Amino acid sequence: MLRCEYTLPGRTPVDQPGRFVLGEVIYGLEDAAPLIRDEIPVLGSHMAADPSEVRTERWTVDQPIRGTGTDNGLVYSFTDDFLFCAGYIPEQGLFTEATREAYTAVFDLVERLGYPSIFRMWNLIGRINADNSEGLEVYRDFCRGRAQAFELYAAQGEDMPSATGIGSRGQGVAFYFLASRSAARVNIENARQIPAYNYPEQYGPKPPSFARATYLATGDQGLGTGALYISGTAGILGHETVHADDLDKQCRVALENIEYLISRRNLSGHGVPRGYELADVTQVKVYVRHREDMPAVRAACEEAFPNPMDIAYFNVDICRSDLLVEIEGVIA
Ligand SMILES: C=C(O[C@@H]1C=C(C(=O)O)C=C[C@H]1O)C(=O)O
Repeated sequence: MLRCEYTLPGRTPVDQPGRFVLGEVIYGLEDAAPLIRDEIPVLGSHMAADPSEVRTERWTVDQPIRGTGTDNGLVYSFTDDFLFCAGYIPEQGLFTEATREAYTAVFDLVERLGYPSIFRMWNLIGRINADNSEGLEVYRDFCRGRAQAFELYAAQGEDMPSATGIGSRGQGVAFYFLASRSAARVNIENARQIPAYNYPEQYGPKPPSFARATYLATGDQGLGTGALYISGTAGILGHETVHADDLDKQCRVALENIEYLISRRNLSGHGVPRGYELADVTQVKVYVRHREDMPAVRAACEEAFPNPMDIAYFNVDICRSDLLVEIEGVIA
């Protein structure tokens, strides 16, 4: 079973009996190229505005690590069932080609190592709302390269990972993902929102390549037990941003989107015989565009998620310049 925790700065890894560290991502004060440290793949991205926001996202497993390596700029580690992998696309004037190449290296690696099911991916993007050297927004430039790689190497919609594409305070694109060898997996969409991979062209030359959530079976009871990975979710209905100038309302729509996404009604429509409430989400990350909005977002999230094991807040930009807040989570 795969688990994640957000550890506080300075907290040394607690040795949990029978658990092994698969990978770590430092949401920190600087970018740090992916590397293997003490046999653990580690990636650092400048996501924290000050030391109090620094968190380490640590993925642990209850199976021994079978191997660790570097390949084509990627660092990775794997068990019999799971692969963690991280990479970095350096800052450039145009991201399309570099992104396509990085994602091509990803598809190539998972194929070779035998973990073809990439079920959750994060992209931490510097200057996300700024223009590239041709006047195209960096996020849209990134999405174009990513979509080209998905068109070439992966099946469409139903095989896309749940994902996050969020601003960082650094440069370039730090990315990491989780893949599985063979676990049964279901991609979940949300009737309140059109699939992101079908967004119309007004949001960029190629739509974002991700599913709203992925459900991964754990154990041997088919889809009866599993973990749910919820993509970064914002105040979008259909394909449109709603309440562009109203933080409270946007935050509420984002929470309602997640609430519906994880509900029995939605999951059973996708063949998953489960239903969840916001109170079931155990790991939450919240991204807030304006620093002065953080107290209000904190209050709303603490009420919505009364007992998460971990909740972390970051003051960063979001993929559309009219989005003020975004929320993601894990139910495991
Ligand atoms: C908020 C949205 O998209 C964001 C961008 C993503 C990406 O490009 O991978 C994934 C989820 C969100 O972080 C959305 O389109 O609803």
